[in-house]
Amino acid sequence: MSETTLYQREGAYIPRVAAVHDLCGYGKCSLGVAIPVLSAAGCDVCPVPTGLFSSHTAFPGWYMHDTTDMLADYLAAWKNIGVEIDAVYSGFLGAPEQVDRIRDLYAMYPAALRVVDPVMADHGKVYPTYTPELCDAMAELACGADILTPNLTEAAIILGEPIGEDWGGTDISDEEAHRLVDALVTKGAKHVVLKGIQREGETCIRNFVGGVDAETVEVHNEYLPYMLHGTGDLYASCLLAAVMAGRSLEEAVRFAGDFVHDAMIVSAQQPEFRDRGVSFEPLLGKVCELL
Ligand SMILES: Nc1ncnc2c1ncn2[C@@H]1O[C@H](COP(=O)(O)OP(=O)(O)O)[C@@H](O)[C@H]1O
Ligand SMILES: Cc1ncc(COP(=O)(O)O)c(C=O)c1O
Repeated sequence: MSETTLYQREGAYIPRVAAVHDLCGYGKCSLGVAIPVLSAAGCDVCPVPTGLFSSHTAFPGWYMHDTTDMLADYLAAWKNIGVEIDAVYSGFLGAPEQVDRIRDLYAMYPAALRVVDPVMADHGKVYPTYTPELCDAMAELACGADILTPNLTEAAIILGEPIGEDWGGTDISDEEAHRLVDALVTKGAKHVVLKGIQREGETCIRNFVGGVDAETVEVHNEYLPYMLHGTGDLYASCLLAAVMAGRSLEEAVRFAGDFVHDAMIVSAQQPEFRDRGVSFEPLLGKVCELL
């Protein structure tokens, strides 16, 4: 696994990443994370906004503007001016038709790396804006990823396994984590990073990374006893930042886990930190050091 390098960075070339995520006005997540993190890794981030939110959906009374209807014209305009893209990185989506637009991007840029963070659920619960049709479309998209980064609930949804009342939690064995990674690879994902395995009584949080022709390895960090919104987006953005800097997938997984851990400590020093989303701005220099 340590040898797997998914992007070869050539000299002074600035890779271009299409970031297909929502934009949140308040509560740091999605594009608010992807743009600064990937830019610090020397990438040109080209946003494809899947929705405009007043805040992330953990706040009450959020306002959302659905961008689905404009995306086909938005991407057609890119085609007309000859935009080149090296990676398509998708996350939070607003409607199943947005999966079709991501497939349009794959067709426009067949050589681009396909990174799918299948944001749709956590801790056995589907996010409030996700319909069953959107979950099905996301599950199909996930199976075509070069890099797929599900949490355990998302892995279960993609595999058609039960969540909800039957949900087993994050305390799963190494064998079960290996089974899930293998099953996702069998379904078509080339590399899988299974996130957030946290066992009762343990002080670490584990991620498992595996893929086609690669043995699955575990990478862990100290577990911090609180949760924040946006850490999944920060994790995937840091992972891709390291990959686009030419690091191996295992190095990228270590970098992302360390960065999110450190950002969670920075976040806890901010007022009302449990609501506002993850804070990482003072740490962006660490991303620049990837180059
Ligand atoms: N409490 C925590 N302590 C340390 N690291 C964490 C913690 N929560 C999340 N992380 C890191 O961030 C990664 C993404 O986790 P999470 O935010 O739960 O993803 P998602 O939002 O997709 O469920 C984890 O796999 C882990 O590496
Ligand atoms: C609008 C929106 N985008 C993205 C996310 C993803 O957040 P996370 O990185 O915690 O999975 C959330 C979760 O609250 C959200 O509400």
